[in-house]
This record gives sequence, C-alpha cells and structure tokens, in this order.
Amino acid sequence: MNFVQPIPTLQRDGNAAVILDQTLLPHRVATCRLETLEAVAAAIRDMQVRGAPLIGATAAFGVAIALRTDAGDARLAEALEVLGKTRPTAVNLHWALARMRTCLQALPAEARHQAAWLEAEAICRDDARTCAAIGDHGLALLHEIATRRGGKPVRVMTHCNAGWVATLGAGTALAPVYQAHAAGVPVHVWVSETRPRNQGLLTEWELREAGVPHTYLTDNAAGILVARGEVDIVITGADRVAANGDSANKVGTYLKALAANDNQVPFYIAAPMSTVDFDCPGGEAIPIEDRGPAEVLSVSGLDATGQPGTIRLAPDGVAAVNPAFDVTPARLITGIITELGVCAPGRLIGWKPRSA
Ligand SMILES: CSC[C@H]1O[C@H](OP(=O)(O)O)[C@H](O)[C@@H]1O
Repeated sequence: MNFVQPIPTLQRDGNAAVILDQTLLPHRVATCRLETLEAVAAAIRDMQVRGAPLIGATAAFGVAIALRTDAGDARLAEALEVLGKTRPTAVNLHWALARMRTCLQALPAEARHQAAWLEAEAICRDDARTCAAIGDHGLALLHEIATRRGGKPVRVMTHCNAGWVATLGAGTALAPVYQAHAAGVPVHVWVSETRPRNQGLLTEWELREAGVPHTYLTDNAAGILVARGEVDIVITGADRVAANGDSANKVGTYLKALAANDNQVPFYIAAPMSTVDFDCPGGEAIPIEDRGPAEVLSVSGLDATGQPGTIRLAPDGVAAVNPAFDVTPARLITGIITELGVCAPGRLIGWKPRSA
C-alpha cells in the first residue's frame, strides 16, 4: 500500500529541516524549522521528534545541516558525536549516523555537504518503503485472525506510538492496522495512554483522523482486557532489538507481553531491520534511557480554557523514577515483523546481513 503521510514528519527546506512538532500534538498541529546542528540535537533530545526510525532520519538531516559551511573531518566527527548523544536507547539513531559516516568519510570535504543531503533523503525514502513492507507482512497476520473470527473485528492492542508520526511512512506497529483498514479487514485498536509522556494520545489522534475504530485506556487497564479475552493480538514497536530477540520498547511493553503470554495471546514486535542491533547479544546490554523525575511528577495538557499547560501532580519532594523503556525477553515474543518478513525472535541471528 502506498501510504501518504497526512503531514510530513520530516522534510528538507533548503539547508534546514522542517519537522512536525510532536510536543504540541494532538492539541496543536504545527511544524518547526531547524537550521543548526544544536537545534536538531535539541529537537531529538526534547522529543519534538520521536520514534526510533524518525529519530535516525532526523539525525541524518542534522549531519547535513552541520556540514553547510565546514565539512572537514573535525566538523563531521563533531556532528556525529553531538547527535549520537541525544537519546541512548533507539539504535536507529546510531544506525543512521553510521550510514552517514560510511557515505561521507571517504569523500573530499567539498563533496560532503551535497552528498549528506542525498544520503539523508535516501534514508527517508528507504524508511517509507520499509514501513510499507512491515505493513504487508503484518496484514497477513491480521487476515488470518479475521478469518478465524468470521468477520468480527480483529482486536489489536498497542502501546506508545509506532504510527506514521514516529516514522517517514505508515509507521511500524500501526502499518498493518492501516493496511487492514484500507483492505476492508475490520480492526479495533486498544490504545494505552503510555504515561508519563502519553504517546498513546498520538496513536489515538492518528487513528481518529484515519477513521480506524479504537478505544483509549489507562496503561493499568491493559491486563484485565487481555485476561477477559478482549484482545486478539498485541503489536508494539521497538527501539532496539538484541541479537537474541530481546526487545526494548516504551516502558510498559513488558507488562503487556507478560499478560499476553499468560493468556495465550500472540505478542508481536514490528520494527525495521535497522532496529536490530546484532552487536548487542541480549536485553541486559541495551542502554535504557532515564528521563528524570519531572515527567512523572507532572502532567501536560489543556486547561479549562483550552490553553496548553503543565500541572504538578505530586507535592514537592516526592522521589520518582523514570526509565523510558523496558525490555521484553524473547521468550515472550511470538514474532518480529520486519520488512523482510515475520521472524521468530530466536532466529533473528540467521537474518544478519553480511555487513552488519
Ligand atoms: C516506531 S518506533 C516507536 C517507538 O518510539 C517510542 O519511543 P519514544 O516515544 O520514546 O521515541 C516507543 O518505544 C515506540 O515503540
């Protein structure tokens, strides 16, 4: 399916990047123009852009922007270092920066700026194609369930946002849902809010705009829905998949996988092969981002007058912990939906490209 993003998540405008600012969604749809290396790094760190594939592509744009007036070795190294430090868990960031390094380091400095833009834009096009292929492979799974359910909606549970706003295409976990909806396969999506940053609201917004039936729930409600038999399949994205299939995704994913496993509900990760870190043997080696207590102790939204704002939830001095991701062990994962097909987590190593 040729999915066209309703609003581009990332675009080139001369020597700048124009991003869809995700910190304002779903209440305000606005773009933001990034003209410097520092602005790109801040946009990734502060999650104006988020979602593993989109973070990678944005970082690639950051390299191109950084090389405008000086494309020497030192400047290239500085750009790669600054961008590489923005967020630790999503390996697509490092994958994209490595691809930029490979493309650029062999070139003379005067050829690098233009080549960087070409490569960054190629990363975007590749991701759109990858999302479409993930959608195709995931659709086959949803089709199978639809047939079993005799035309009743396939009830998909997801977590966080792995839709089009997190990528350059249709998304990862939501790509099969969009494909199914377009093909007339009835689907209903359970959308968990994903505290503390509430990326579930992004998923809710995407699905509402696309006319895909869905229901929003608190993170804690996921277990009872699974136990009551109201979920046919769980599909989430991933930020880093280890060589043994252990998968890091937004915190709360592990609990959904446990509930799914306890109730014989299939649990799938949908992610591009660029999310697989073949250098990382298992989940214990995946760096987990700690975003600090402030996000946990407050909540952002609109006030009674419709103005955006943040309110404090907890009294002063409350101690809080905020790991942004957790790791779902391979034994709880039914399969990993990639652009190459659906793979059992334990067999991923057989899919390792020769160059990786
Ligand atoms: C398409 S990958 C989406 C991925 O991004 C999330 O993380 P974050 O919002 O912190 O960038 C999450 O873990 C999702 O699965």
